[in-house]
Amino acid sequence: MIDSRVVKSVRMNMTEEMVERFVDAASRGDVAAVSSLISRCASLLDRPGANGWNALMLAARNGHYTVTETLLSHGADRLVVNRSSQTAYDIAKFWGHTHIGNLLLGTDNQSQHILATTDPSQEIYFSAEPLDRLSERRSDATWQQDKQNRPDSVFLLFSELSPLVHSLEPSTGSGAQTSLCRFSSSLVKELLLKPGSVLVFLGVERRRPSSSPETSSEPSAWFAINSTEDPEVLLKLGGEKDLFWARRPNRDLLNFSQDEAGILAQARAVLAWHSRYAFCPTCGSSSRSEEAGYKRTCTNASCSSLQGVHNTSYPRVDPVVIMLVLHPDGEQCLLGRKKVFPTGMFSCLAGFIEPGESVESAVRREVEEESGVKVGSVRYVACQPWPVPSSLMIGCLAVALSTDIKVDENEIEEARWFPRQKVIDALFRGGSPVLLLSPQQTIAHQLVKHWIGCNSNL
Ligand SMILES: NC(=O)C1=CN([C@@H]2O[C@H](COP(=O)(O)OP(=O)(O)OC[C@H]3O[C@@H](n4cnc5c(N)ncnc54)[C@H](OP(=O)(O)O)[C@@H]3O)[C@@H](O)[C@H]2O)C=CC1
Ligand SMILES: [Mg+2]
Ligand SMILES: [Mg+2]
Ligand SMILES: [Mg+2]
Ligand SMILES: [Zn+2]
Repeated sequence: MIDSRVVKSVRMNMTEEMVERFVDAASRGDVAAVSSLISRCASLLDRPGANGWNALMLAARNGHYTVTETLLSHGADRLVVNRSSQTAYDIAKFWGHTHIGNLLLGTDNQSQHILATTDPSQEIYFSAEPLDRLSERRSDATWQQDKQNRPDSVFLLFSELSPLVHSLEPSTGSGAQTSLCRFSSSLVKELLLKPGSVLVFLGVERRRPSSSPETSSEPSAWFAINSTEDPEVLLKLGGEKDLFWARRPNRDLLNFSQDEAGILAQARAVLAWHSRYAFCPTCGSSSRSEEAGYKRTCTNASCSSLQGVHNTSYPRVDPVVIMLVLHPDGEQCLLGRKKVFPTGMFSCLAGFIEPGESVESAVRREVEEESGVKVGSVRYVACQPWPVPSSLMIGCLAVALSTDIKVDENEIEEARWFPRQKVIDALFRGGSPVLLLSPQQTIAHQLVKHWIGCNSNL
């Protein structure tokens, strides 16, 4: 009688041998052998050989275009990584096979954006600047008044810092689900006279390069108004039925086009500052809005804030560091979750910069406070204005010097090292119960994506 374990082991050796023949054929560029082996055993496609490299990686390494094409046409998985956490794309790029790299990116799928991103600042939500702020016009009262009266000026309406918006049809194609309601000066004229209304000048539309001199009149000015009037009454100003107040800051503010998100970030942060600084922080007297909403001046003539430089008079921005910490092996990253996060969600660690602290020191301090991990080098990647209430998120990659994790339970529920493959899966194949990343509008998401897009060291 033949021992069943022997049969199993013979079968295993045969399969392993076939895998080795298959990856070897891909490595040599032998399209005929690759095709014939796939037709005999389709499960060979993504199987790694003994050194952890699969056929796609080897074809990419050696610049075999037709083999790469054949493997992809059979559905080879381009997002698998080898033991050094490299995808076939990373390998093609490293060895200078650009044509194969482009083939691996494809033309119509998300992997193009995920794998190839090198400049995250291009797509940071809340950072578009479609308006020219024209700060030199803020103290020109005549110019401001003229713009406020013009029929083409645009007014955005906020009630307790929530913007009035309307839903967009999915067919607009921009990916945006909501849009800011735009009012003309005649509709808001009376509202502007109410004592609780705060007006901020946002800027003028930047001229589109295509606009010809004949058609381009003066660019339209944009303003934002925060009102304390009954929100139901204000809704009627819009006239349309499907208007609503975008009240949940962390959710409703993420559904705009890039341009509107940029305008919103400016408007909401300045209006939030007015609502919190009605009184002078130096002497407690009331303060009044000046410079088209960009300054608050104390009404007490003897207040020391009226002399010298005072940052209490200008809109506040709080710098926050946000960092993706990389394991010393370069193949894992540190992500943490707060108790309030949905199940499975992990994100980058973040923290407010303290006075007298550099970005690098704040990164090292916050990471150690929140996770117990010590950090060495820190590199700035991109930043994001975050208008809730008005932070500037300074995004960095940082390299860990130690790996043991001990979380500060007041701030973080759990922190973990995640391997590159898990992160690629979460980005590209959608969230799983194991790892769900924060939405793509957050810089946390963009930092993770940037790390995945960086070439690994071979
Ligand atoms: N866009 C993105 O991808 C992300 C954005 N963020 C934003 O970054 C900000 C900071 O992140 P977080 O991890 O909470 O920061 P921290 O780790 O610094 O912890 C926040 C705590 O620090 C205290 N604190 C210190 N300075 C300030 C300040 N200037 N303003 C408010 N609180 C301060 C507060 O404590 P106490 O409440 O006890 O007073 C607060 O609860 C948050 O506003 C968050 O919304 C965070 C992660 C991702
Ligand atoms: Mg902290
Ligand atoms: Mg924190
Ligand atoms: Mg802190
Ligand atoms: Zn004062």
